[in-house]
Parts: sequence; C-alpha cells; structure tokens
Amino acid sequence: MSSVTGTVTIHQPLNYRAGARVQPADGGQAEDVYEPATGRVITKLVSSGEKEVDLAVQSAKAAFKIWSQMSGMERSRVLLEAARIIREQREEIATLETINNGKSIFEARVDIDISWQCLEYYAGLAGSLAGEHIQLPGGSFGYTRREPLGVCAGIGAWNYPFQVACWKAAPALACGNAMVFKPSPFTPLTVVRLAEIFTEAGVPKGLFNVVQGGAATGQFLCHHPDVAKISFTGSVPTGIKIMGMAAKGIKPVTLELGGKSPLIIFSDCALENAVNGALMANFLTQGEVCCNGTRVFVERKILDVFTKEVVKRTQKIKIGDPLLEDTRMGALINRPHLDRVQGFIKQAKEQGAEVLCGGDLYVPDDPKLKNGYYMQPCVLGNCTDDMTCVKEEIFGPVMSILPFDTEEEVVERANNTKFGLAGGVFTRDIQKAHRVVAALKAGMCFINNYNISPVELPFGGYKASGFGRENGRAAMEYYSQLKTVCVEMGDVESVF
Ligand SMILES: NC(=O)C1=CN([C@@H]2O[C@H](COP(=O)(O)OP(=O)(O)OC[C@H]3O[C@@H](n4cnc5c(N)ncnc54)[C@H](O)[C@@H]3O)[C@@H](O)[C@H]2O)C=CC1
Ligand SMILES: C[N+](C)(C)CCCC(=O)O
Repeated sequence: MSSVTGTVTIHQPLNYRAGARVQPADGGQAEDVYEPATGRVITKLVSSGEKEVDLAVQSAKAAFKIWSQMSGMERSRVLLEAARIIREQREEIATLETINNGKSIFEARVDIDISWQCLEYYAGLAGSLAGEHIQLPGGSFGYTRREPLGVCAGIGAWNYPFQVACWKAAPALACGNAMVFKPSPFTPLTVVRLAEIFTEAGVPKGLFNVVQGGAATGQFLCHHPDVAKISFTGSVPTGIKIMGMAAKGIKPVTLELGGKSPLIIFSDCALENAVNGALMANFLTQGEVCCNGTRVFVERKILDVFTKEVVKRTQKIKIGDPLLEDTRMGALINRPHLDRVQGFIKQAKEQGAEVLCGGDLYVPDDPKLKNGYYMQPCVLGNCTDDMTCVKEEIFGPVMSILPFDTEEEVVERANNTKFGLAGGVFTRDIQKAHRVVAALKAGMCFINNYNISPVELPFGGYKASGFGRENGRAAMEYYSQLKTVCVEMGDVESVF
C-alpha cells in the first residue's frame, strides 16, 4: 500500500465472516467513505442487513463452541500471536487508520501500540480466569466457575477505530467469548484487518466477525436473540437507545459514552507540566476524544501566565497532511462534524467567550489537501460555567479556560455536569491532589498527567458517561458470568 495521502482506494469487501472477507448477503445501497485529509472517496460501504447480521452471529456461535472449550492458556497463546502480528504490521495498520480517520500518523502509531499491548495484557489474564472453592458442613462444598457469556456485540465510535475494537475484543476473547463487531460507518477499514489478524493467529474461523453500517445494522445486532452482551462506545443519545434494546433482551451492557471532563490546575503546579497536560487533555486526535479535559479550571493567581503559555503552545501545533512525520494535528472526521465544531465556537463568541487563538478553518498549502476537514485548535477565554461550550461535549479541538479561587469552589463546579468520564488535577501538594480526585465524580482521574492510557488501568465513566469498564482486570468481570455449583456429599434431608 502506498503511504501517500490522496492515493489509497480500497476495493476489497469490508464484511468479515467465518474467517474471510465477504460481501454482505443482503447488501443495500453503497455509501461513500471519505479520506478526511483530502475529502476524497476512499471506498464504498455496503451496509449489512438483518440476514448478514444473522449470518455473522451464527458464524460466531459456531466458533464459540470450540473457543469456549479451550483452556485459558491455549487462548492466551493465540492472543499473544495476534499481538505479535499487529506489532509486525504496525506501520501498515497505523497508515490505514490515518487515511480513514484523519489523525496524525504519529498518534495512530501510539494507538496501534496500545492495541497490541491490550491483547498482550488479556492474554496474560486468560490463564488466570478461575472460580473458588467454598467448604460447606459435613464435607459438602460449593465451587464457582467463571464462564464466558457467548456471542458479544461490539459497537464502536470513529475516533479510535482499531483501538476501540481491541479494547473490546481482547477481554471478550480472553474470557472465551466470540464477537461480532460493528465499527462506525465513517471508519470501516482497520477493524477488518484486525479480523484477518485473529484468523492468521489461529482463532477458530468465525470467532471475530465484522458487520458494517450505521444505526440500522447496530439495531439488528442488539436485538439478535443469540447476542448475549453489548459493549458500546459512542454518544450518550445512542447509549440510551442501546440500553433500551439491551433491556428488552435482558442483556448486560457496557456503555462508554461522552464526557465534558474537568482539568484543575492549581497555582502550586509545575507550570510546564500543567501546560503540557492541558494540551494532551484537549488536542489529541483533533480533540475528538471522549475523556478530554475540556473544562480547564485555572487558579486565578496563575491564570495569565498559564493562559499565555497554553495559547503560545497551541499556536505552534503543526496542522496538515496527517501522513507527514512532523504533523501533530490532522483533519477532523467529516464536513458535518467540522461544521458542528465551528458552530460551537460561533455560539461561544455570541455568549461572551473570547477566542484567544485558533477556531478558524485551516487551509493547507498543498493543493491535494484543500478539500480536507482542517481547523486551527482553539483556546477560549472569558468562559463561564453556563456557556454552551462549557456544558456540552464539542468533540473537537476547543479548550475552555475557567478561573477559580478555592479548592472547595472548583470541586463543586467540576462536578456540576451530567457527565462523569474523567478528570485531572495538577498540583505539587500530594494531599490536595488525592483529596481533589477523591471528590471528583468521574471514573478515570489523572494526577499530574492527562490522557495517557496504560491498558492495565480500568477505564470507564460515572453518571451519563456510562458504566462498565474497559481495560484492567475489571473488564474480565464484564465479559464473564459466575456459575455456582453446590455439591452434596451426604444424603438429602427432605422436608417433605
Ligand atoms: N467513553 C468512551 O470510551 C468513548 C466515547 N465516545 C463518544 O462517542 C461519540 C462520538 O462517536 P459517534 O460515532 O459520533 O457516536 P454515535 O453514538 O453516533 O455512534 C457510535 C456507534 O453506534 C452506532 N449506532 C448509531 N445509532 C445506533 C443505534 N440506534 N443502534 C445501534 N448502533 C447505533 C454507530 O453506527 C456507531 O458505530 C462522542 O459522544 C464521544 O464522547 C467516543 C469514543 C470513546
Ligand atoms: C486513548 N485515549 C485515552 C486518549 C482515549 C481513549 C478513549 C476514546 O476512545 O476516546
């Protein structure tokens, strides 16, 4: 594959079932899929209908019979091999991710690294999946078995297409489940590579399948009677629908939803680290990150110096062709989303916020990029808690700076949101750091850093940001169920 922006076109089928790429059995009309960097069509997506979804689920069901009978150690070896292949193909997968998503190749490589690390981590845990033995009176006893759930549905967002799929597939497969995955219709490409890699690594054919399409395909999947669990990453409104569908089938669900997370900068912080943290919290993947710390609360004493430094550094971010080595911000996912982000900035200005830098469209010099979806990262000052830009998830490169005076005040304001995905604090005062994160109503908190993602740590939200956890030991709970076996060693004492 040529790794030059504006040159790649994909013609292979994008559905994956029973160990091979297939055209959907009941395919509807083909939709265009775009390269965000150029606005060019890179492939056509045929949505999977009810028949195709059923075939994928049946294929997963057949493979589940084999995979669930294997020992954890046997599954572990296959997952380790998949991790090795991803490492080997890192550059190719990262390039495809960049072409389809628009994020810089620099970041895409990090995403792919996190992905294989996730597979390695769960390969390590697969062999330790176990129940317990409980002694009862008279020599009787009980024991528990931790069993897989069956066919799990994974539904992903477009911001981390390969990584989201690995965060779901790795614990699911480690626990002995099969999976049918539906990526976002904006980013259908790399997850099919993941499916091929699992097959190459030795999973039973059909263990990991890919269906393509949007809401309709997702609904067929969620309603399918043979789907035992739904793991969803996406927006709050869709999360509500997913939970409703799961409720109808009494299916467990993991919801990784949106956020509007607070980042609290105290005046006793290491300023350079805090500035770096604020950039990490806002501008990865063009700001299209669910756990971004977009409400940056700064202690008034350092407001000016912090703001000046953040603006200076933001203006230096290299925007442009995402496949170039020195690019640090690529293109947003599509034109409607870019327009939406621009709309938030316009509204912020109308509500009294001050654009301290950026916010305008960015037009690269390179003519082939002129129809791409670029904008300049934006820092908003003069913000107040009631502004739309401070209350709603923008999912773009827009940071809102809010001054504060006391710890008590900032904790209350930080928690004054329907969301609860993440939060961060920068301070050199160790007691204050722990006190503040303990008080934050958020599932993923950072002290003196932001947006790093070690796969060993559980990740997930409080409140409207969802529930269930990905990564860490905790995720094993969400892809397995407990069976209790009670064993009588004496006679039955009947009450009748
Ligand atoms: N907490 C987390 O880990 C993450 C959360 N997100 C959130 O995702 C959102 C952005 O992603 P989008 O793809 O725009 O979200 P979205 O909610 O529009 O779509 C997410 C996925 O759900 C599918 N879908 C849409 N309607 C459906 C329905 N009725 N039934 C079944 N499936 C359906 C879509 O095709 C897509 O695959 C943001 O709000 C962001 O915060 C994104 C990444 C990570
Ligand atoms: C990798 N990280 C922590 C920057 C973001 C992961 C969550 C997401 O998919 O938005």
